[in-house]
Amino acid sequence: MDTILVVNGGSSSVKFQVFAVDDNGRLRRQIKGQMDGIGSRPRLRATGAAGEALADRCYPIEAVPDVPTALMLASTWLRDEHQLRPLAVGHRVVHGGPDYDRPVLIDHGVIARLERLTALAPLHQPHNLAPIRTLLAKFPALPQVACFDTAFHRDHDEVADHYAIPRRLHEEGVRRYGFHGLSYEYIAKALPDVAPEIGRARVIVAHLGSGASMCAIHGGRSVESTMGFTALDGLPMGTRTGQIDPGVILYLMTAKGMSTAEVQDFLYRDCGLKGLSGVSNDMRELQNSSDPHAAFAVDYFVYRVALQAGMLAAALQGLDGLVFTAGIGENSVGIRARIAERLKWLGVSLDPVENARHSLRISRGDSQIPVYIVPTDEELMIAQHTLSLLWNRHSPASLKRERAS
Ligand SMILES: Nc1ncnc2c1ncn2[C@@H]1O[C@H](COP(=O)(O)OP(=O)(O)O)[C@@H](O)[C@H]1O
Ligand SMILES: CC(=O)OP(=O)(O)O
Ligand SMILES: [Mg+2]
Repeated sequence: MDTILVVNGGSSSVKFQVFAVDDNGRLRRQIKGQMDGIGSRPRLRATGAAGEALADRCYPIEAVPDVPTALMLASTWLRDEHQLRPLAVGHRVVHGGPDYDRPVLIDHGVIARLERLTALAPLHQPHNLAPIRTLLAKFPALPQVACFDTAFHRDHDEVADHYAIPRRLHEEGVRRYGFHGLSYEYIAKALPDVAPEIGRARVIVAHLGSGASMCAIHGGRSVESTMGFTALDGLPMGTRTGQIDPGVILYLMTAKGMSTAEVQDFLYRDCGLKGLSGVSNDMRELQNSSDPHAAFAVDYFVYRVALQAGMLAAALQGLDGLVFTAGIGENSVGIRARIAERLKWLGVSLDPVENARHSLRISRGDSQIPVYIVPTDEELMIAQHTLSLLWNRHSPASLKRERAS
């Protein structure tokens, strides 16, 4: 059976899927897995084509301290339990920089260009590139495709992508890219089918996970994102600050004598929900904690999501729909309810029963703004891009011949 393996390294999770490819280019999911809770409660789960459990293992926190360990454990599980020989591997690569506005077939030159962006995505880019490098060294003939979080945002109006800095810096790439684009692209494509009433309209999609951002989408295209040059901007995240006055960074360097590396580590790893609560970066742990600082971190998160939703509604010049997705957005009844409550003024009104059921449409029948939960599927988007890029270059038959040789 021909398969495509997809690898998605996030900030607190490693997700992977295996898709079977038939001769007509249709993809069928065979395996869906993830190691999440890295740094809090690591757990490897995988399901098969019919949703049956293939693995469910918990690990002590010190056994999976970081994303590379999670990648290693997930790939060992895949190798030992399923003797995969994929036709191609698709990877999520968080930063595509100014060079890449669409998926690309990987070679050494591509890797070198993407490596230069590591400082702009230190929590992701190294872990996205490490498995690519390993596979390229071991299986040089195996096609690998990089799919970028930044690509979906590339046709923003110019005014949305600038900072108020001299133009020459914009020209060299200091601009607002936006991230989580594979997730938003999946949702933009799915909406006309799953939520036709808002499918082509003005929609805010709230991708609330360990990394969190929101995207203003109109007619299926990204108009604005809460994230910018890096995935630090916008909403507070598990360990990242979100929007912060750059004056704070100057203060850390001048008054506190922090080095560039220390400031980078601080902003990416010690702040956000973790820094505010002193308890955890994981929303589940905060919601289960009786510590008042944990409650404050949750309050802050809700406040900032609602605040920035107002900004995106302004970018869209009005609002027709709201969509929740990703770990928190798909699973937390309480956070969704609290965000919706703060967006009442925009015409949002949740149905508490449908919200508690995690239904597809969770707003009241008479809510001015329909609200949906759409589980994201970045891996399916990556598999589709990988397959279409391959098929543009090779016929299915020639791919099979190459693989057999
Ligand atoms: N039932 C739940 N209630 C609240 N938060 C949840 C729930 N399930 C998952 N989450 C949160 O989702 C986040 C992880 O989301 P995810 O989209 O998988 O992140 P990433 O891809 O950035 O690693 C964590 O903060 C986790 O606590
Ligand atoms: C860009 C980003 O923040 O990704 P993730 O949510 O997977 O950490
Ligand atoms: Mg993610």
